Amino acid sequence: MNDKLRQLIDSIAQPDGVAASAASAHLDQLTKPPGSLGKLESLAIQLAGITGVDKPEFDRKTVMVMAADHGVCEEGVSAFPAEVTQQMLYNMLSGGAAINVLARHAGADVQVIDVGVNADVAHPDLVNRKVRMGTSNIAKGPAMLRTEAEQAVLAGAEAVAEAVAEAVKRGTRLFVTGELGIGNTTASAAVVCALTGLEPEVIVGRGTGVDSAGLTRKIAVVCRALDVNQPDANDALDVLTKVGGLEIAALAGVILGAAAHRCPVVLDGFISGAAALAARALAPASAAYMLASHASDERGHAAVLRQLKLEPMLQLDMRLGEGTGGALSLHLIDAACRIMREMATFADAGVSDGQGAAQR
Ligand SMILES: Cc1cc2ncn([C@H]3O[C@H](COP(=O)(O)O)[C@@H](O)[C@H]3O)c2cc1C
Ligand SMILES: O=C(O)c1cccnc1
Repeated sequence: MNDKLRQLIDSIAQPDGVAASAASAHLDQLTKPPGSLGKLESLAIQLAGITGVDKPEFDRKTVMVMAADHGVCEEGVSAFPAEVTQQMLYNMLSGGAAINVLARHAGADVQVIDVGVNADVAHPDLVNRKVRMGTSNIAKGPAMLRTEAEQAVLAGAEAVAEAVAEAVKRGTRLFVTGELGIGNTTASAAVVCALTGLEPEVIVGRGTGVDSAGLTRKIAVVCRALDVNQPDANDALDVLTKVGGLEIAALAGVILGAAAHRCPVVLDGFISGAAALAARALAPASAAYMLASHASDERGHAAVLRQLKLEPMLQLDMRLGEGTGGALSLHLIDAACRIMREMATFADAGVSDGQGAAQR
């Protein structure tokens, strides 16, 4: 493995148990029955453990949108043509995509990074980390070279490192995984099946909305990709190389980079879930830094979350990607942080505490 990638993986530490315990103790002193804020409380405790700060505050939140194209589009696996990736990229850079609206609404920035779009896209706000012009068709052979998969993972991790360095003066960062890439639900399904051994029939979904014939074709394409490439389930880089995508690899890098910097990383939907499985396989310690924002409507997402042992915060029947579910969940994360900082304790407010009240 590439030395830089090895160093990145080795630099991921366990969360801070002391800060998590302090957060838990503080929650029990607030003017409410113990545990009564439910998952908001476990969220606050996890965020304290991740950051090492009892009462964290995320004044910089960034949606990292990784964009790339997929050679497998020539198999007719998407309801939309491949050129929509670049068209949507311009839309996103102009602030008109769903993620721009939801990120603005949540007070987050959107960083758009080209790791493999099949065109020379130039825009002052686009970060160019292009590894190659899209992947090759996974139904016929490997998506990319192993060195390219490593380069894409590192591009994601380095984008996080740069954002963290820039934020030093301005407070703690939190990252949301986002993506853009027509055809990427097919590559993500192949990655999930290769890493988990689950069958394509239970993982492949309709993506942008293919009809029943399209779904049957998509399942056959994923079966062929696994058959032709024989990815090694015990080698996540091999899986990304053979059946993955450049943005999926880069998102695995975003997750590893966030974990290495003790930043929470909020997972969006199915594509982010595939990247998270790859990140966890590369660095098991990264799992503690992941939060699942929502349950996507894409067929395989529930199975991915079960594999990751994560419970989604929201269930809104969304199936868009871009980081949209992740952005919406930021409202809950901010709420959990404010509870920690702003609620009065029993002592502060002169409220009698429960005699032996326990968490139910
Ligand atoms: C207009 C438009 C905007 C999108 N924004 C995200 N996606 C999402 O859909 C694509 C994956 O679905 P599939 O595998 O079926 O192609 C990715 O671009 C993903 O980000 C979009 C798709 C479209 C059409
Ligand atoms: O769950 C997702 O992230 C998703 C689903 C369909 C299409 N694009 C993204």
